Amino acid sequence: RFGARSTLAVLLVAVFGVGAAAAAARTPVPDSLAAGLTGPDGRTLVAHGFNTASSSKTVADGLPDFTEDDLDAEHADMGTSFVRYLISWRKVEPSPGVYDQDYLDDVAERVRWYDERGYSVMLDMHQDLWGVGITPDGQVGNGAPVWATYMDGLPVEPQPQWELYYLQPGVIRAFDNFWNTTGEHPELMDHYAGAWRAVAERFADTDAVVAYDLMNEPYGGSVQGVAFESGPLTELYQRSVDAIREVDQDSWACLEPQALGFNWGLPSALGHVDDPREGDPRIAFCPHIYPLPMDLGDGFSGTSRDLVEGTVASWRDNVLRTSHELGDVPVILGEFGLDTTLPGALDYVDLMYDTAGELGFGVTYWSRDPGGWGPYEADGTPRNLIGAVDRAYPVAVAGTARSWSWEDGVFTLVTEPDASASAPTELYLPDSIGDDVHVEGAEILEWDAASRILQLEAPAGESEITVVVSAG
Ligand SMILES: CN(C)c1ccc(C(=O)NC[C@H]2N[C@H](CO)[C@@H](O)[C@@H]2O)cc1
Repeated sequence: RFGARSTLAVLLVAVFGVGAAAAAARTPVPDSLAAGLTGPDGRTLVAHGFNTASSSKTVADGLPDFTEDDLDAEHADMGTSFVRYLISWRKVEPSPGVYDQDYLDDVAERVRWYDERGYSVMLDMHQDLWGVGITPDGQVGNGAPVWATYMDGLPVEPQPQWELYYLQPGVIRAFDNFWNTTGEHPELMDHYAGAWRAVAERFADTDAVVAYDLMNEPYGGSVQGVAFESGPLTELYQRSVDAIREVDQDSWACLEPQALGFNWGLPSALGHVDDPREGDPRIAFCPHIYPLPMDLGDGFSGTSRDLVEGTVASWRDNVLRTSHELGDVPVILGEFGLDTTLPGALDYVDLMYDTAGELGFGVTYWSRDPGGWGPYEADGTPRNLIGAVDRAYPVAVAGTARSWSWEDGVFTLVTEPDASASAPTELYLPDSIGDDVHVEGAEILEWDAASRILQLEAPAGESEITVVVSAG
């Protein structure tokens, strides 16, 4: 059971866990930390939804195996209102400087599905292991187009675990050429920023598209850590934001740290990215978390649970630190997930949603795909995850959303109301709270037990209020 990966896990967390424990008390949540993204009507949007979907990664049309009926089921079962929707550079720019509007039309059709149901969309320029071109079958990597894949003849040998492909010479070289570490391909990062410009130009006037996740789980190839994040990664983000702002002034740009390390509780050295838009910057920080000890085989139980909790504590402090360094920007936990058949799995899911609510982070679970990590079986049968994701949360807040909690059937929201907001605060309340609700700290404008949406009006003249909602 203790393979190389697990041994690494224990070493990392032992070093880290001790470090976290020895460190001063938990990093306090700065008052200035913005929670949630400002939506088109000025309210604060809190992401609650899924990654949709891994099934799109290597298929020819780049579209997820996902229908409107699937979305209706998700909305009815869990009240989600946000999606991290996977798109790919290979489909946006199938040849250098040529942008595929038919693909963007296909994406726009699915954005319409979400829009018609009141969802907000974050488009995720997804990659894993660089792109489909790293292996002849095109089934291992995803993201980058073949024309941008320069492995310079270096090998990519089959690996027993997908993550190990990141250590293959050909994959490292593909990334080194993209980041121009080799000095051979200064053009590729500009092509990437140009692809984002094309996407933003297509969706700039689509209010439902509120954010762009600039690169999924960036990897520096032969350059790692501080040199990568503070160097080429920050540079790529700056070029992409500048390109997006040529055509879209209002969508948020979501920045991810390098996955290697940060996903496991290590810190980030991501540098500041300027936003040239008029008014407040719209830059967010969108990390992932995948505690290595979870792979020890004991899930979230016993020693593994202790180690995972140590990872989450370190991760929490690292997120707050980087959010502050980026300008106290809002945070969306873009990915977390696990095999929900593992011992204690749903306790871990609760821990992550509780942590996110305490800190004012949005969450998109990995992933919407059917099977052992997701909410449904392949035949659509609901899975245990549904009960853990179907929880109360603030859908949109007329003001700032500082923190929230959902515990023992009671929902609590701490918010700084904005009386000038164009629409009221809206909460989602799961069936488990019942059809009648009791509210303290605000007035009920409307309660729709069918849609599970509660609209509230804050008392006038209060700088910060605490709203408590319980069964009526
Ligand atoms: C060695 N490197 C660079 C590495 C290792 C492991 C992951 C990972 O597990 N990622 C977690 C999940 N995220 C992707 C989709 O974004 C999923 O395929 C992974 O399960 C990422 C990078």
